[in-house]
Amino acid sequence: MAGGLIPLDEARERLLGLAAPRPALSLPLDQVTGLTLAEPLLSLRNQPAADLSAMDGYAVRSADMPGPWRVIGESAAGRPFAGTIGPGEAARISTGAMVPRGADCVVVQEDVARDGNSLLLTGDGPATPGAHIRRAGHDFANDALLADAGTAVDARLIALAAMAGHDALTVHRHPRIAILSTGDELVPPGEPAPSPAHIPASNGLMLASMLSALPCELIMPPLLPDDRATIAAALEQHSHADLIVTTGGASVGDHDLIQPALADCDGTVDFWRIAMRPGKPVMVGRLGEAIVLGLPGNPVSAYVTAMLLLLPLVRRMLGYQQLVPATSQAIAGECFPANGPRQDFVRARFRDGALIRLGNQDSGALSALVQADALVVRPAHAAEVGAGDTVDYIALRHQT
Ligand SMILES: Nc1nc2c(c(=O)[nH]1)N[C@H]1C(S)=C(S)[C@@H](COP(=O)(O)OP(=O)(O)OC[C@H]3O[C@@H](n4cnc5c(N)ncnc54)[C@H](O)[C@@H]3O)O[C@H]1N2
Ligand code: MOO
Repeated sequence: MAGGLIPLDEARERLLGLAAPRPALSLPLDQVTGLTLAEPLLSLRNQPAADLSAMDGYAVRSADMPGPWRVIGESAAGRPFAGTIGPGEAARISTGAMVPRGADCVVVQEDVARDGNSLLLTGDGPATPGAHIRRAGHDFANDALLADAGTAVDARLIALAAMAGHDALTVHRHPRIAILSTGDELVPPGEPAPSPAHIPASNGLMLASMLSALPCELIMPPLLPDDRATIAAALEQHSHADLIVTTGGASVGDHDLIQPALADCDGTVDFWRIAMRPGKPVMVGRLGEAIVLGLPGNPVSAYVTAMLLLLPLVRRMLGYQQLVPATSQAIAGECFPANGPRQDFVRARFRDGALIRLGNQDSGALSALVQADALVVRPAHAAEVGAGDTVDYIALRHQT
């Protein structure tokens, strides 16, 4: 520990240890994107259920090659031909239509000439049985394991589930997350500030935007004043959520009221203060069914701690495997000085492919945060890194 501060890795382990994937429930296919399967996905049918044509053309017997043929009917997608193809006979067939009894291959229409019901081979045509036919069950068989429990549901899996006969999936449900923004100085964005002591409340919208990439149910009550009883009542009101995220009031000032308010409603503090910069005053506690994650009010601190703690926690509640943002390596474009006892997340940008610090590292400076391409990760007590050496970083935007 650094002066009572917990290293970030340890803090994150403790935080993630409080959470588990949310309970399973069955949801319709149009509501499951981004959730994870709570049980294996098995098919309820063969796909395809019969031999189907892969091309538009004519269903024939390969033994009759190279024709000619007499066209005796049509098999369209969804409207099969009822008869049987005998020697010298063909049926018009479309892509996705059932191959009629008797036929064992399809000649594409570009390879034949049709005159009335007479059909002549003009191209190469298929010589082999099975040509241009998708066999029954060639994609998957009935009762086949299509995806393991824990798989994240994306558009491909939704399509597969639908094709396999499902209209719903059993998934870990959406986490319910309440975001409470506290501070007497806050006014809703866009509203006139009553005095220069007031500022627009940006953290709530920022956190909601960060969470929008994940399927969760957000509850965003109105801004809360620095009033202990009001904050306690709001905490209590949301104690049935999976997670209560607060911003502001996490530090040590007289008006930093998250911890006292949490105590007032019989919540507990698991740990407080992490050896990181920005983001030191993070608090983690419990209240009823909810985990309480107290983030700092400073906007950059709130952003960095949300990226490194809030998003991994929500991913865990969703049942994801990959929780923590990926770290990459890049060349330092300038010297990064030796670091102190707090792991440092330095706002940096790429210049000529190498990372340089942004001038303004203040944890309230949103303009520098927006200019940043990356957070350079400087471990606690790291030695100086010279220009040309390698640094670890977390990407904040895709390079365009
Ligand atoms: N004596 C000490 N003072 C401070 C310490 C400390 O250890 N000892 N820690 C500093 C650090 S580090 C941080 S980070 C801040 C965090 O403070 P709080 O979480 O208590 O946040 P507030 O004091 O309420 O606000 C800080 C700052 O952020 C602005 N803010 C608050 N909420 C929002 C919001 N929703 N949207 C935009 N901006 C917001 C607020 O106006 C303040 O300017 O404490 C240091 N102090
Ligand atoms: O956590 Mo604070 O972000 O160092 O200003």
